[in-house]
Amino acid sequence: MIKQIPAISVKNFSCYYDTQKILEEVSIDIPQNKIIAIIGPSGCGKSTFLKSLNRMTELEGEVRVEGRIEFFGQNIYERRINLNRLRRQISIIYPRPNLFPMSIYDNVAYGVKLIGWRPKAELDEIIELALKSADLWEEVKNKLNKSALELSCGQQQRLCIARALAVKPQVLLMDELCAGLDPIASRKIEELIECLSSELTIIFVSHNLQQVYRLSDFTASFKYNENHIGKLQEFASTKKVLANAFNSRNRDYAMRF
Ligand SMILES: Nc1ncnc2c1ncn2[C@@H]1O[C@H](COP(=O)(O)OP(=O)(O)OP(=O)(O)O)[C@@H](O)[C@H]1O
Repeated sequence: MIKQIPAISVKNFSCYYDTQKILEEVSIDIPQNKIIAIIGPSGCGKSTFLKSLNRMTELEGEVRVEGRIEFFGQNIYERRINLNRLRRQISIIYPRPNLFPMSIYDNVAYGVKLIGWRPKAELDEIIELALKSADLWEEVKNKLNKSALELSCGQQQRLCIARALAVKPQVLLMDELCAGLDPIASRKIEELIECLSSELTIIFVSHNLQQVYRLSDFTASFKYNENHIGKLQEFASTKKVLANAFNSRNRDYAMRF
């Protein structure tokens, strides 16, 4: 059997905001087309790790890194990397919908238009496909020109996913999956993620261990040390990581979620 190369390979990666070390020596190979959960106590660096995977951290502060993160073999921290392209290929969805105050159509079209001009019919097709893939088309097809901000919170979150999908990412990063959504809206997002994983690698941060169990193939469990620096504790199949988190030796750890 031919061994697939990982979608993302993290090698001895450390990250600092200013002089403060946030993450230390993280190494993980993230397989293609799988769903990966990131868990750990508050403040252990889960979001920082997620945002390091497409260099979003650099929009939030003075960042220094050590080690490498390779995306299909290329080090994303190389100087010549095209950051716009990287963030299209590895796209991030934030915990709260961050839509533009524009129409539903224009929100999805936004990133596509940045890449280059396309005939209207082609753009329409891309928008429809992205909205279908985000399981939103039926709900919005008759009001594409209405403001995106009129949608419910769950619909807005699926619109953010459609906007990301429109530029054909290979990896989707999701911070605090379903934060603030009711159980029905959350379930819809979970079903959507399951569907998308046949074509994409999906990495999400969650504090909800039942959701992690239901949804993910692998789990990266982070912890922090006595100096409050985040470290990878374990990366393995979700079943194995959650079993470890709940066994008596680690009950104290599991209680911290
Ligand atoms: N932009 C930033 N500038 C400086 N420090 C930051 C910045 N963002 C996060 N940190 C620090 O990095 C550490 C890890 O934060 P991060 O948000 O990654 O943790 P987390 O595990 O995702 O937490 P939570 O589960 O509470 O969301 C914290 O000590 C936080 O204060």
